[in-house]
Parts: sequence; structure tokens; C-alpha cells
Amino acid sequence: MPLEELHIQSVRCIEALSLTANSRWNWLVGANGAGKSSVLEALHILGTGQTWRHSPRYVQRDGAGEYLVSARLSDHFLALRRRGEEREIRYDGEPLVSAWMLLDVLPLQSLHDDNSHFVAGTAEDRRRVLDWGIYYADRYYGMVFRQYRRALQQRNAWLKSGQGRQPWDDAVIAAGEEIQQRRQVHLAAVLPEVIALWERWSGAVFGLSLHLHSGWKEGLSLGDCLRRDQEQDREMGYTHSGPHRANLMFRVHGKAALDILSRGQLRVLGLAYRLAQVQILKQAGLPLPIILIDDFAAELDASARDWWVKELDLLGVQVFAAVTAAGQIPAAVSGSHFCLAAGQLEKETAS
Ligand SMILES: Nc1ncnc2c1ncn2[C@@H]1O[C@H](COP(=O)(O)OP(=O)(O)OP(=O)(O)O)[C@@H](O)[C@H]1O
Repeated sequence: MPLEELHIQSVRCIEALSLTANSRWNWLVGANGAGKSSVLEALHILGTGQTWRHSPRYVQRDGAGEYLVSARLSDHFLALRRRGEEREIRYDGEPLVSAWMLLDVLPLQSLHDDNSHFVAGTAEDRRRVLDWGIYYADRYYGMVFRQYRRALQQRNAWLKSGQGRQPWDDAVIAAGEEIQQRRQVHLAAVLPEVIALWERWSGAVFGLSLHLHSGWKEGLSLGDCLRRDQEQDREMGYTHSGPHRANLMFRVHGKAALDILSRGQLRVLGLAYRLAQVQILKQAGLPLPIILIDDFAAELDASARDWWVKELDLLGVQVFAAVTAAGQIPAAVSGSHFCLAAGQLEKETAS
């Protein structure tokens, strides 16, 4: 369901902005500080309920009492309003009780700083990206994930208080092992797609392998680890083993990708991984996400940019991408150009 119209009020440097979107390519063009990322972040907030910042407070335009983002999606209308700690999300006028429901309404894949460099980022960055692909492909995963998070919070609260009988291990183990198993299945499907994408870009054979460390000691079950480390966990008030500590590692010919690849190649690998996740959704006949790309041209040479737009074009996704100059947009794609300055839409052109 493509996004047709976007309206933003009081988000960062934007006072009020409305645009009519192209069903495929939407290029946000402007100098540093023009408001491109603010448009992308507004869309991200609308599709996930979450910001890219440490706190939603930083999203609200200075001096405004609230912010509002809304969109028309074919015949539907989605709106999110935030005033202080209160957030209200409405879909066709009806309140959405949970931001999780946005997964169905406005699927998004956001490529911005940390997650387009996620191969070189933290284990948490990589877990977030890994889990993104599974949430959208497998709704049961989202349910198991929430069960795990709840059980883990309760176990940690018990570890800190030291009160009563320890009742949470079974729930942590059942959901934790299910998460690990589903992550492995997802990675087995993603790997050949990533390799094929890379090889189309480079023209050379790519000896990539993906290794998922489960988050608990190899050779032991999660239950064994929780029992073994219970005293240590109690002392620290924290559960040390589980899929919340998992790490996804990228190796090229058996060596850490981080030690082998250049910055630009690491970004291409991160992008190939994200594209592969969308390909899997497409193969399964699931709705495709809108792709948000901040700083499209960063670290990519012209051939990598051409490769990327060609692959996105083949997928048939709707894209919103930020560039600092129109010259960074590959000639191969047409679409709409939105020229921004000081948080305002100055010009809208179709190419
Ligand atoms: N809460 C706020 N209220 C008003 N202005 C803000 C707020 N937060 C950030 N800004 C301003 O918004 C501008 C940043 O906009 P944005 O990050 O969207 O720019 P950009 O076009 O993506 O730039 P770049 O190309 O450098 O990434 C900055 O000038 C910043 O000072």
C-alpha cells in the first residue's frame, strides 16, 4: 500500500510540510540541515511509533506544544500525535491500542546512520536489524519476542529483589530457544540472497558466512546456563545468558568482515543484507516496506549507487531517500524531487 500523501507538523526544524508522494522514488534534496532527515524521521515515527533519538522530546519543534505526522495510504488515513508523554495513534479515525499494530499498517525499513553501518556497529544494532526481518516475515516471532521480553524483565526484577521463589526460568527458556531457532532459519534464507546481491555488485565471488552466537555458552542449553549462573545473575541483578545477548557476525573467507572490508564495502554489505530481507518478504508474497534512506550517497561510489537503485527498482518498493545535491541521484531512476531548505518544501518536481 504506497504512501500517497504525507503531512508533518512541528517535527524538528519543520513547522508544517505536506507532500504528495511518488509511488516509487521520492528524493529529498537539500543542503546540510535543510530538514531531509526530519522528513524521514517523521515517517519512521509514523510507521514504528519510535524516534531515532534518545527521547521523543528531541523530535518536537522548539516552542511547539505537540507534534503531528499523518499520511494517506490508498484509502486509509494514519495519524500520530504526541504531546509530552502522551501519544495517540489513529487509523481511519480509530485509536490503535498498540504501536505493534503499525507493522501491518505502514511497514518500513529505515536505513540511517547506525543501521546502514550495522555490520560495523554494536551487537545490539545487528540484533535489531536481524529481528526486523523476522518480525515482518513471521508475526508469531513478534509474539514470542514480547513473551521473552516480559519473562526476562520479571526474572531480572526477581534477581534484584531476591524475594520468593524463582518462577520465570521456564518462560525465559521456552521463548529464548524459540527465538534462537527462528533467527537461524531466517539467516539461512538471507545468506544466499546477500551473496547473490554482492556478486551482482562486484562481479566477483563472495566468500561470506554469517555466524549467530546464541547469547549463551556454546554446547550448553539456555536452561543449563541459567541454572549454572544463577548466583552470579543474582549478585548482578541481571540475566547474563539469552537471545538478548546474541551476536551476529559477518565473516569473509573465515575472517571478520570488519578486518577485511573497506568502509564503503561494509556499507554495501549492510545494504545487501537489508535488501535480502526485503527480497524474502517479496518471495513470501508479504507486503513490502517503504524504504527510508538517509544520506543515500554516503561512502558509495557511482557504481555502488547505480547497483543499489537498480536492485531497489527491481524489488518495486517505494523509496524516500535524502541527498545533498540532485547530482547524486542516479540517472537510471525517475520519480519526484522535493527540494528542501530551512525545514520548508521549496520546490517539487517530477523527473
Ligand atoms: N527540536 C528542534 N526544533 C527546531 N529545530 C531543530 C530541532 N531539532 C533539530 N533542529 C534543527 O533541524 C535541522 C536538522 O535538520 P535535519 O537533520 O533534518 O537536516 P538534514 O537535511 O538531514 O541535514 P544533513 O544533510 O546534514 O543530514 C538543524 O538545523 C537543527 O538545528
